[in-house]
Amino acid sequence: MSRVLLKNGRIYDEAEQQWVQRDLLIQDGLIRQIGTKIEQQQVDQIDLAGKHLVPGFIDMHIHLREPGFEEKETIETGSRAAAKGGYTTIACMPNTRPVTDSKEIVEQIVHTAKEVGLARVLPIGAITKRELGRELTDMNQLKKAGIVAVSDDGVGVQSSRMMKEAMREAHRVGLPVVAHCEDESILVKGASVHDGQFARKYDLKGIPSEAESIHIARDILLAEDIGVHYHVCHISTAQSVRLVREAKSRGQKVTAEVTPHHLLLCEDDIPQPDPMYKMNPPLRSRKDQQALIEGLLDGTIDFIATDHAPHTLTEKAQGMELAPFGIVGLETAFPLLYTHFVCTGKLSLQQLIERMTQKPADCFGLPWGRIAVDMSADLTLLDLEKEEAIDPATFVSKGKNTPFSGWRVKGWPVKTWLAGTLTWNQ
Ligand SMILES: NC(=O)N[C@@H](CC(=O)O)C(=O)O
Ligand SMILES: [Zn+2]
Ligand SMILES: [Zn+2]
Repeated sequence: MSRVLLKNGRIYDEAEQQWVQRDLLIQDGLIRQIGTKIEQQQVDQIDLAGKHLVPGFIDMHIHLREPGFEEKETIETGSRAAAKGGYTTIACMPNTRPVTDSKEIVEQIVHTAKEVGLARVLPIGAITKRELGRELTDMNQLKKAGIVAVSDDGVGVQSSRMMKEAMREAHRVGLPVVAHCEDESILVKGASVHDGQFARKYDLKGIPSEAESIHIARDILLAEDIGVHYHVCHISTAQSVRLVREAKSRGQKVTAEVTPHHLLLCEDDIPQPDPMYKMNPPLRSRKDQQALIEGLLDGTIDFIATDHAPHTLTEKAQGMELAPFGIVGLETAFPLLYTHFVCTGKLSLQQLIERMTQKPADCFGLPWGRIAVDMSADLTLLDLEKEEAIDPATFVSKGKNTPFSGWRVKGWPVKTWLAGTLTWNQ
């Protein structure tokens, strides 16, 4: 019987709606007792005085790149990056090679992730075979193998008929449809940034807002009668927020996530054409950024997901048009958001934590994301006073592609427990 006693941590008390000092006893991977003073003989004790103990973070949108792109990331390096960033649960997208469209690949991911043991890895299966948009995957079989949702992330499902069939099938087998929303018929080849001020200034080809919002509007209409849980990936425009808000107000089961970078940055913040600022969807206008923040505050946007998208520096050095889209996020999400949203008074600490823990858990029906007796001891310890500059050289992820290099931020995770076992200890 393994037992650990965590002493004097600051824990959020739901009933009192405030942070209180508590002891917490972990036994066999579960939270067994929470109290003002727990006395136990012969247990390992850790003193957490002055630090905040929160539920392990949950990221429903990341890329682990294994199998197929191990030079960018592996299940092991991605899981370690998650643990370092305070995450205990991560859902990985299926744009691997081969694509996660068969039960063999799902089983392989689940198996490797368990062996690594640094994070709970929830695979997301493809909507269509090879993400080509032509033929549905066997969602029922993929679900049995362990997927928690379907998505063709990396590309949008172009055919409305295919999307409708996918929604029917996903609903039948009980899986959410997690949509990367991008209408290719409105895109120009070689577009790398938002179709706005920055694109015009540097004469770059732009990605219009409607590329995203047209798909969201279409999908909300398609999902209406089917009743499937429809989830919008990395929402980035004011139009998109408006569409999701309207659907929610009618009671439709539509949810949405936003990334830290879309909350923190807009096109005006890009100093010059630099692939470290190239991601899909792109950084939009200041007005879009404001709409995302409002959407996160009023609940239109349910939670925060990093869309951790590691690429090699060689790939990123190819220039604006050729470099791949995507930036890493797992190791910097919390301190960035804490510094720029909590320290500035836009969100309370608990509001931010909820959007990284219980909200994603509730959206996807996951039994984690809360500190309570009998729950799995998935925990993160935060040092809100610890201030450091972001340095990609210190990342444990293989991906060093971030636009936040050099940003001084505070509120770093210092310890992470997955089912009572330390997965990060600083
Ligand atoms: N977000 C990105 O810019 N890139 C993602 C794909 C995706 O999330 O659409 C990737 O796989 O690199
Ligand atoms: Zn995507
Ligand atoms: Zn993604």
